[in-house]
Amino acid sequence: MAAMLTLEQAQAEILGAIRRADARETVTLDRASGRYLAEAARARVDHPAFDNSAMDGYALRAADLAGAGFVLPVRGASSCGDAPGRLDPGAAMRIFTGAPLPEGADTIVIQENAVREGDRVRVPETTKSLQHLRRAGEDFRAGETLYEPGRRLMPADLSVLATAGVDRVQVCAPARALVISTGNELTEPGAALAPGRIYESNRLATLVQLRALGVDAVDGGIARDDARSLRDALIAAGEYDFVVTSGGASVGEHDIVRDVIGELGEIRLWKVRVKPGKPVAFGRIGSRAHFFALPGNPVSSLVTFKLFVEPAVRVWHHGTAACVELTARAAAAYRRRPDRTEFLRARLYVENGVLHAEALKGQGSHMIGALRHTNGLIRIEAESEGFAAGESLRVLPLTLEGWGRAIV
Ligand SMILES: Nc1nc2c(c(=O)[nH]1)N[C@H]1C(S)=C(S)[C@@H](COP(=O)(O)OP(=O)(O)OC[C@H]3O[C@@H](n4cnc5c(N)ncnc54)[C@H](O)[C@@H]3O)O[C@H]1N2
Ligand code: MOO
Repeated sequence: MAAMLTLEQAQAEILGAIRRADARETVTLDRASGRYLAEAARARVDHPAFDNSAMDGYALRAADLAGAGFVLPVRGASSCGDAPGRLDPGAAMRIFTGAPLPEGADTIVIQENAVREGDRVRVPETTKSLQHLRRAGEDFRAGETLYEPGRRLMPADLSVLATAGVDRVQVCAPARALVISTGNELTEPGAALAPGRIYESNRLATLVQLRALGVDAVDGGIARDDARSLRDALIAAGEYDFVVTSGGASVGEHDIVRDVIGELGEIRLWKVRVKPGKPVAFGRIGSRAHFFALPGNPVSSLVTFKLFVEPAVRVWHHGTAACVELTARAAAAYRRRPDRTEFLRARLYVENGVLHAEALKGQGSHMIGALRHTNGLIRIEAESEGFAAGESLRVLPLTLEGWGRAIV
């Protein structure tokens, strides 16, 4: 049998095979959150659009002050939305935060530092030019590329785009995915549990993770451990962009997933030197659908989703694979025999400003309980015998929950 692929080899092979979304659609910004840009988004205007004041106070020309004894007549006002024109020579103009700077003015004195004396204003002798000014275009320029294709838009990005005068963007039409679980033992939560059966979790977890990535994911139900049942569940599979199954990926005679996919398409890769998740498989169904068989053990299914499916979904939407990795200090030692590249469920937390990682108890890939406390994964290299307390570790953050003390 061919040597098992390493994690890196498998990730490279999968990402190399992923097609890119071709269908696009134009959406207004209120519909663009979580969508992936299909083309670059450019600013339509400079930001700030014009020189303006950062504070409520007085606009003036600093060079006028010494000769006038730091007292100037107040002429006119500039409020937000005004077009104030020119500052009278030797005068100050009342001005408000965000209002246009009158031509000729080069500084602002905030009103707390100014003493109004009737129709004149006295300002500090320390007043200099260029105080409290927001300059046209200092944030970004009209025509500037704000976001590259593949960028997944988050709420703050929509604020940037709106400010830049952009009202709609071209985004990738979302990938469509079909999610199926296999196993004679699987029972929907809520139904009575017959002897030998278990409640099913992987399909739900896969569906919601895909949806969180912006995929239009469809529940394909539970297939039994026989080829006919799986073929039935996969009847329309070739029309999807992704098909993700769980279970039946290993070597037992109930593990029929690879045989059926071999008939409907192709298995390109099976088994990776990763723990949990060794029996993961990747291929295609028909000419369109990328296929992932995730292992049945719930933790293996979650970890292989993170390592293989999530990067593939991002790349499909023209994005980068972007599995973020951080460095953390080991809270305690962990010993093992060299084996596969391993991902331990871990609690990440910050103590004295340093990120720590604690490997949780119950690392068997059927032990889902430790996920309650898991907010990241510790990565151990294949040849490693584990780590000592205090050692520097590679960690994959999963969520920010539990990282530190809540401050509000
Ligand atoms: N002789 C060998 N046996 C196994 C090997 C091996 O190399 N040689 N690999 C082991 C590893 S590693 C894993 S991981 C599992 C995965 O196998 P399968 O993908 O074939 O998964 P199943 O056998 O169908 O199920 C495994 C386990 O997970 C439970 N399960 C399945 N689906 C679900 C679901 N949707 N929700 C919740 N739990 C599920 C199932 O009841 C089993 O307990 O194989 C090892 N065996
Ligand atoms: O690889 Mo399996 O996922 O160790 O349990």
